[in-house]
Amino acid sequence: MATTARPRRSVLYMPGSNPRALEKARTLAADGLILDLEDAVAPDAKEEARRQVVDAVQAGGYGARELLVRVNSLATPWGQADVAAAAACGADAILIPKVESADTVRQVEAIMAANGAPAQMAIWCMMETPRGMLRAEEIAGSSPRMGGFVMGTSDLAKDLHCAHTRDRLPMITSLGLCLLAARAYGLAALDGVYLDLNDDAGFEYSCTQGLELGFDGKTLIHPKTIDAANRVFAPAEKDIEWSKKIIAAHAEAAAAGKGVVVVDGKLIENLHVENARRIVALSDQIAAMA
Ligand SMILES: CC(C)(COP(=O)(O)OP(=O)(O)OC[C@H]1O[C@@H](n2cnc3c(N)ncnc32)[C@H](O)[C@@H]1OP(=O)(O)O)[C@@H](O)C(=O)NCCC(=O)NCCSC(=O)C[C@H](O)C(=O)O
Ligand SMILES: [Mg+2]
Repeated sequence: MATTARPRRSVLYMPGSNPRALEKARTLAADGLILDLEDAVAPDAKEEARRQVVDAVQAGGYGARELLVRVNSLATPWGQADVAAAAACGADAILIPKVESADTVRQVEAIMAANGAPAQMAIWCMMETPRGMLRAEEIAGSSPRMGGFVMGTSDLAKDLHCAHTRDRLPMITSLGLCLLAARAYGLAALDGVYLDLNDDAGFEYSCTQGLELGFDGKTLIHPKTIDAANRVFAPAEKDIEWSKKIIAAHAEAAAAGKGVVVVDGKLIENLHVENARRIVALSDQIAAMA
């Protein structure tokens, strides 16, 4: 599945067992929502959460927000029924946790097909274990339904026995492997959550680092972080202006039979124009969501 280009600056998790959060999400400025049946939901609440999530998605009211249902692993007592219920509920994607192989994706794909999932429903994978990192390419190319990766940096840090540091050096190899695989297969890539809700500066720094690494956006755990993520991951005004300028200059040069042009002293080739078009398209899509 070619990943639809759409804004994914801010993607907010909420426990499927929390009806207030499911309701409030209809009014929040997040580009996407992860309706969670996995780690944010206690074992006793799993069945009720599944019903609530399906009812909430079917009831609608989420507008242009991309809806991902995070199911439990197929190895748990709830995974199979979660996928079956989510398949035809109207969400944009099923998000599988702790994916470590292409086989897991194909098993979920088969359950989705057996339960009437529409052709456009995507599969997204949580990338959050050492085996998952080592098989990132296999997972990225596992199914035509593959739409994106979400970094699970909390589980990853636990499994790596590494620290959560400001510059995330201990997990930079993992982030890079997943970004490489995602981009090689045309998938979206979302950065992991920032856990300290009282550290606004640290949150903003981690968004900026995620943007610079190449992520499309950040996964979030609280609505108060949405605005900062939206701001950091949106193209800056000066980049939009520059993009439009070089697109126009390159088109003029092409009309005159030239493949390259110099704008403000900088050599502009087709590859710069492709990136400029992506930036302008993203900013137009963000404007259309407002
Ligand atoms: C962290 C929270 C438990 C805090 O909740 P709460 O105490 O209710 O916060 P507030 O009182 O500040 O809430 C203010 C209002 O905002 C609403 N709210 C809060 N959080 C959310 C949310 N996530 N989505 C939607 N709405 C939310 C409250 O209802 C209040 O609304 P109002 O009634 O109008 O005042 C809570 O934020 C929370 O549960 N967050 C999500 C936690 C979660 O989903 N965790 C799992 C995902 S992270 C993960 O698994 C990472 C990955 O797998 C890995 O390994 O890294
Ligand atoms: Mg996790």
